[in-house]
Parts: sequence; C-alpha cells; structure tokens
Amino acid sequence: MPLDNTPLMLLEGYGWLPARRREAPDGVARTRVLGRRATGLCGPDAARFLYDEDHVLRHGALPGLVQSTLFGHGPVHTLDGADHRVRKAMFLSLMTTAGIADLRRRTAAAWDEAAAGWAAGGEPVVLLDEAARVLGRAVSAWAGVPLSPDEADELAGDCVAMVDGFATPGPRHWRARRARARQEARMTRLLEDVRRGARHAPGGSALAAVARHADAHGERLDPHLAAVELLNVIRPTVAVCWFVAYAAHALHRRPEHRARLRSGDEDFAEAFAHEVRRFYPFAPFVGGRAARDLTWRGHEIPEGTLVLLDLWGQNHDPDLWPEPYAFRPERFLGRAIDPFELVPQGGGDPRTGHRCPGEDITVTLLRELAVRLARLDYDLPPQDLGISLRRVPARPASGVVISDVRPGATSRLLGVRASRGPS
Ligand code: HEM
Repeated sequence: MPLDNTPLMLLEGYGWLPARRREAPDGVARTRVLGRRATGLCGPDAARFLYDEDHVLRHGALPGLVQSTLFGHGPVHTLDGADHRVRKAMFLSLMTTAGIADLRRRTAAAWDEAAAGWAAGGEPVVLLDEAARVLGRAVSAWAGVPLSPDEADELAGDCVAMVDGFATPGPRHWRARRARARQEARMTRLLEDVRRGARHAPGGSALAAVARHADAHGERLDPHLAAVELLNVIRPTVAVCWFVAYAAHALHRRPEHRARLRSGDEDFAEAFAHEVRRFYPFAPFVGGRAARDLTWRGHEIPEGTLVLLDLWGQNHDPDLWPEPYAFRPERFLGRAIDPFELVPQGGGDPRTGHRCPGEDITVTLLRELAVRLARLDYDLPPQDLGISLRRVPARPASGVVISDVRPGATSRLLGVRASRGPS
C-alpha cells in the first residue's frame, strides 16, 4: 500500500496527479490521500466511468478542508441520487436564457462603470480584484441579494478568499474560513428575513429559489444550508474573475487575438473563452468514492476508494488537444465539444450528474468581459505575471496589474455599452 501522498499533493499542485499517472505503467494512478486509498484516472472514457452514479458517489468524499472554505457544509456537491437531482434542479432552474442574458447585461454595465473609473482614476489597478468587484456587484443584484456597493465589494473579496484558500492548510485557509463564516451569517439573516416576510425576494431570483426550495422529502432547507447554496451561486460567479485575469494574460502573450475579439466576432469570442478555460489552471481534479468494488480496464478499485478524474491532465492531453501547451482559440472554431472531453468544470450531463451547472454563465460572462477587455487600451507595468502550477488555485502572481487605462479605439467608435446587446 503506497504512503499517504497528501503532503506531496499539496506541494506539487496541478502536477501531482499527472505525475502519479506517469509513474504507473498504464496511466492509472494508485495512491493514498487524506488517509484513503485513491485511484487517479484521465480521459473521456474515465470521465464517463466516474460520472456514472452506479460507480462513484459523492457523499462522504469531500474533505472538510474544502467544505469549510470553498463550498460550505452539506452542499449539492455532496449529495447522491434523488437528493442530488432535486437540489441540482434548483440550481439549473436559474440558468434560463433570459436569466443569463440579464446577468450578462448587469455584468457589462458594472464593467463599463468600473472601467470608466480606472480611466478617470489614473492609478494602476489589479484586474483580478477589479473583475471580482464587477462580478460581485452584478451577481448579488441578479441573485436578489440587497447590498450597498461597499457590502457587495466585501462579498466579492470574501468570495475570492474562499476560492483562494480551499487547497492549502496555511493562512489562506484561515482567511477563507473567516470569509465564509462572515458571508454565511449575512445570507442566513437575509433568508430568515425573507421567510418571515420582512424582505422581498424577487421572483425568479436565486434568493427566492433557495428560500422556497423543498428537498426530496418535501422539506425546506434550514436557513443556514439555504445560505450555503445561495453562496454556491454567488461565489463561483465571482470566481470568473480568475478567468478574466487569465484572459488578460493570454492577450498579453498572444496580442494577435485582440483584434479579432475587438471586431465582435462572436464565434471567436466563444472559442477564446473555451481556450482560456482549457489552457489555464483552475480546478485540478474532481472525485468521489467507489460505490462498490469496481473494475476499470482490469484494475480493481475496492469499495470506498477515492476515484479521481485528472481535469488538468485531461485538458492538456495531446491525444485530445494537439499541442496542448499552445494557446490556440481556433481549435474550438467550427467544432462540437463532447460532454466528456473538455472538463474544466467537470463532465457529463449537469442535470443528472455533478457537472457544473454554471458553465453557460461562465462562458457567457467570460466572452463578454474578454471582448470588453480587448476593447480597452492599457499598459502592463513591470510585474510578476508568472503562474505557478504548485499553487492551487493558480493565478498570475500579480493578479495582472493594468495602468494608464483608456477606452480603446473600437469601444470609442461603438460605444462600449452598446457594443453587444443581450442575447
Ligand atoms: C469560475 C468558473 C467555474 C469553475 C472553474 C467551476 C468549476 C466547477 C467544477 C470543477 C465543479 C465540480 C464538478 C464535479 O464535481 O464533477 C463544479 C460544480 C459546481 N459548480 Fe461550478 N465552476 C465555475 C462556475 C460556476 C458558476 C458560475 C456557478 C453557478 C452560478 C457554479 C456552480 C456550481 C455548483 C452548484 C456545482 C456543484 C454541482 C453538483 O455537485 O451537482 N459554478 N464547478
């Protein structure tokens, strides 16, 4: 039985699971993490295997470290069977075409207001943090959560902290716990107010959805759990700021993409968003526990083993993505994407499995903001843009500092606000 790999996993970050797979003759990693036996897989067939609930269950698989920071305790991520499908349907009910278009409009307006401030202020700004504030203001209003601009900014900062601290036992972890405790308390109070009629939850909002949601047994979520799930809409939407920072990194390294984004080529903008999600590191792997004794390509996986899918490895597998370490949005032009192939937000069908329900929101907002970013003129002062793959979640070290921000030629011509209407 191999020694527990947890310290190595924390040390090696995104490279840990690919390295364990490379060490194995057939690419199937056999290891131990968090005191448990673990098997690491990669590839579309492995994703199909893992996303089959007959094989892999989530209850009892998610470490406390991750629940106390990233997701909260008792979230949809940890449910199986009917409990999961009923809770998941609540998230998916928010993902309507009109709802996403509304969030996109709000995000674009918040970005334009912020960008005018960067231009007028004349000071350098950290794009990752600014994008978090833009997204925080937009998504809190969209979700029906009444906050002052300062409160929305505090929420955005706390959401960034929750994401930043989920995979480290150090100070970032404790910052994440404090951020979560603060926002769970705020959202719990809000939900209690809504339930006793002291606050109105706008129809169709995330606030109304979690306040009214009944679980598989017809019971409402207790206010604290409802707050956890409300944050599971808001926090990951704010986390799109990571992809905005990565988009700026990509435009810096590959400036030739700027003109095509500026031109309003919608297909290219979508391909660019997919390539940012594929190319740059975010979630390293997902996993659950073997529901029973399993066999994968001749490998025995005893019941209870953690089964991990190497998302980072799969998004850089040369058999799926020729020249995987080249940033090439064109690879996504004129091509359908198989549900088990591109997996930055998990794989399979979000209605029946654990695939991220927020993928349409992510791609829509990333497209919108990448185009707006490309239409700004700005400088990048000297800074550390390095992205360490040992740090989870990775990020450009500086957060991408931009200075001397001016509306770009195209945005002046089109008027940024009118550059793309809602779909
Ligand atoms: C920054 C962009 C995002 C990334 C990188 C991301 C990534 C992921 C990943 C890797 C999973 C786990 C899939 C699995 O366990 O198999 C997931 C699940 C989830 N995501 Fe996202 N996500 C993002 C944005 C969003 C957004 C915008 C929302 C909601 C508005 C959202 C809500 C959720 C929820 C509720 C789950 C749990 C699904 C379940 O267990 O059934 N995410 N996400």
